[in-house]
Parts: sequence; C-alpha cells; structure tokens
Amino acid sequence: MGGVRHGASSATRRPGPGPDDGGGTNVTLYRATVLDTPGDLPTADGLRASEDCGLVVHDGIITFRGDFAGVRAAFPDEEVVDLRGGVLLPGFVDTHVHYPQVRVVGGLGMPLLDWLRECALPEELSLADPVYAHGVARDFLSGLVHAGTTTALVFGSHFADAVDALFTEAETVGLRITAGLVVSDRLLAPGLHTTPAAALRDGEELVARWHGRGRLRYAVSPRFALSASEAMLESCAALMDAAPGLWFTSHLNENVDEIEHVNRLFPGAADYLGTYDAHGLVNARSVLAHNVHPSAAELGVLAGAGAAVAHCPSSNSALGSGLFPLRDHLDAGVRVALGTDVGAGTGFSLLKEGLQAYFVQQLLGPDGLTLTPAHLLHLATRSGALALGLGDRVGDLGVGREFDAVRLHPRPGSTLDVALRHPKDATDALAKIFTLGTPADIDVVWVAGQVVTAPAQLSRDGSLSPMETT
Ligand SMILES: O=c1[nH]c(=O)c2nc[nH]c2[nH]1
Ligand SMILES: [Zn+2]
Repeated sequence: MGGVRHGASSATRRPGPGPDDGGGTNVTLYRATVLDTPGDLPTADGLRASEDCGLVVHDGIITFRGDFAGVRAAFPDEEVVDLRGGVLLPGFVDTHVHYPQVRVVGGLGMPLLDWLRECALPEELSLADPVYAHGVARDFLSGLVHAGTTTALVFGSHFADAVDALFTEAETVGLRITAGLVVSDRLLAPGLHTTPAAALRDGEELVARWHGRGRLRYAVSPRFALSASEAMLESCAALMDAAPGLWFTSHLNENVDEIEHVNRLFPGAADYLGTYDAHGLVNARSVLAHNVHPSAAELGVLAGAGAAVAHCPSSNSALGSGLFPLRDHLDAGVRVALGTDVGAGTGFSLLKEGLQAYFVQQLLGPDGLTLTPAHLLHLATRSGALALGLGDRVGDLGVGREFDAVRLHPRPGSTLDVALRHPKDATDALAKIFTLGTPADIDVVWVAGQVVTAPAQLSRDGSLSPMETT
C-alpha cells in the first residue's frame, strides 16, 4: 500500500486512560493501515486513510489514534499488534439479513412472491424444530463472522424457540445483533401464521429475555404488510411499548406485484408506507428494507420520521425487483445503509453489496448516483451504525469508538493481493477492495477489542460435528 496517504500525523490525547495507567486493564497498540469514513453521511470524498496508523485500544475502546511513531512514543511499553501487510477496516454493518434463510441462498430465477413460496417459506417452516434452528443459527452467525460483519439487524424466525436459538448463539459469538420474532397472520404457509394476541405475548417474553442483554436488542418484525392484518400491525404497535429502545423492521415497496397486492389489501392506506405509519411504526428506530419503488410522499414521511432504508442491491438484482433510487432517497434526506438480504441476497459480504450498489447506480444512467469507494465504505459501515442507533459506539475507527474491526489480508498472489501492492492511493486501494474482496480475504474480526470466531457446526441431531470436536 505504498501509495496510501497518511492521515493524522500525531497522537492526540483524549479523555480516557493514558500511557502511564496502572495495571489491571487491557491495553493494546495496533499498528495498521486504517481506512474508515467517519462522517455522518456517505460522501464522495469522506475517506480517512492512515497508512502507518497507531490505534490504542483500552478495554475494547479506541483511546488514541495517530501516526504510529507518535503513538509508540507515547506508549513505549504497550504490546504492539502489528497488522501491517493487510488493511484494517471498521467491522461491517448489515442492516437487513434473514437468519432462517442461510441455507437457501442461490435460489435464482424467480421474482419475490414466487421465490418466497418456492425457496424461503418451506425452509423457514423447518425452524419449528429447535434443534434444527440451533444449527441454522450457527450457520448464520458463521456466515456473518466470515464476512466481517460485526453488527446486524436480523430478520428472525416465525418461531419463538428459534429466535431464542439465534440470541443464545449470538451471545456466545459476541456479535452485535438486533433481531425479533417475525409475525404474520395471512397469505404465507399456515404453519408460519400466528395471531395478534400470541404475537404480542411471545414478543413480550422475548423482549424480557433478550432486549438490552449485552450486545443484543429486540426488533419488532412483522414480515411485510402483505402478510399482516391491521390487527397484527396493531399488536406490533402494542409490543413497541413493552420496553424502551425497541427497534422496528419490515419490508417496503420491494416488488411491483407485491405493492399492488398491498394496495388492494389496505384500501384505506395512503400508500405502502402508510400501512405501517398508521400504527405509529415509522420513526427513528425503524429500518425498512428495499424501498425500490417509493413515491415522493413516502420518501418525505421516511425523512421526517428519521427512519432508515436498508438497500439490498444483490437481492434486488437477483429477484429482478428493480433499480434502487438512491439519489431520490438522499435528496429527500432519507438515511440509507446496506443489507445483504440473505437468502434472496447472494451472500453475507458487504463488500459485494457495495459493488452491486455501485453497479445499480451505474445502470440507472443519469438518474443514478456514481458511487465512490468512500461512499461504498460508509454505506457498509458508518451508515449502518447510524441507522441502527449505534453511531456513537461503532462504524468507524476513531477515538471513543469500540474496536469493531476487520483485517483484510488477501492470499499472496491473489488478484486482490497484487492490486493492494500497487495502488495509486488509498481511494484506489479501497476501490480494489470493494471490486475484488471476498470473505476469504478477511482473516481477523474483532468486536469491542475481542477476536470473534465462527461457531462450530452442529450436526442434524444438535451434537457438535466430529471435525469440530477434535
Ligand atoms: O426479499 C425478501 N425476502 C423475504 O424473506 C421477504 N419476506 C417478505 N418480503 C420479503 N422480501
Ligand atoms: Zn428481506
């Protein structure tokens, strides 16, 4: 990365522990090439690049950041973890991903409603078996960890025991997970339906068990207006009052047939967003997935409410849902972040989503917003952190943030390795990372300063597979 520009040139003392602190605390000095995008909005030139950066991490929090030589001089005795030879990025944030669909990635060739019927829903029924659900939860978390995703807003399962399985496994792995019971009372497979009363009761129990426990939070999650009656949406509104700080997530304006169907089912609603808004479900803790076909009025309501949209470009492309009008969202003041939407999406990589977001904007021609590498990194990290209300904790690698990070270290001789040895500058290096990077290039993932590892696989009966126990 010889061409990467330097960022801050000297260590700056900030509140918090200093170099002469006594024992009993955990201080590590990381030496790395660091790329991040600390601004509040995705912008063309928002990249902060520090080629030889020193980051002091004290009990999981970044307390100093600066040129390595300066930081080393201030911290002569701390252990140095030398990460040179790779690139350090903030941990990725996935704002829309379905846990029960990890095993059905790759169902190509169908539009949304066919894909749900043929691919997603049959598999989601299998999670009625808690043993099966634990296996799926481990596969799912493994997918996130391998892709470098440290924070995710997860669409859960229709079965409360399966949501318990997800939270239980997520707590063990240590990722930042917001998730909930998915509820529906019509038009899916009957085995996935519940009643508004049962949805409220099960939701309240899950909230009591998991919301605010460590890095876990609860999201009220009606699947989409198509499969939720007014009474079900009202029960979701009631559940929002079960505890402070609950999140809301659902789908919105993904597919033109779906939208027509929703309009017929809710003749009194102004539009698709109005089906949720009428129940008070659209606010600054709401994340709506897709919104490929919004009206100007809907964008205005989303912006006014401070709600965020999870843009899932691989899913939109795979299902042929349409080309996401990013410029319209940003011009209206709507917050946008990225989601992989596994399993309609094509995998867990936020690098791939960034590249696909770029492609989609290019395909929009004059209506598209040409995305720079800085845009892509922001959308994959800081935008997501802000959308999930975690912007004061994660999303960049500045002083005061928790050390959620990924190290990219491509295999020697791979095209990305070659590319990163010959970048023009940091922006060029980042472009190459989004163009060529895959989960195979991510070799270490940290959350709050701790290395996280993928869970071992479970066999069908819930025991650890022999390979993993040896
Ligand atoms: O992409 C999608 N995946 C889903 O599972 C889903 N459910 C409702 N709407 C959906 N869209
Ligand atoms: Zn989805």
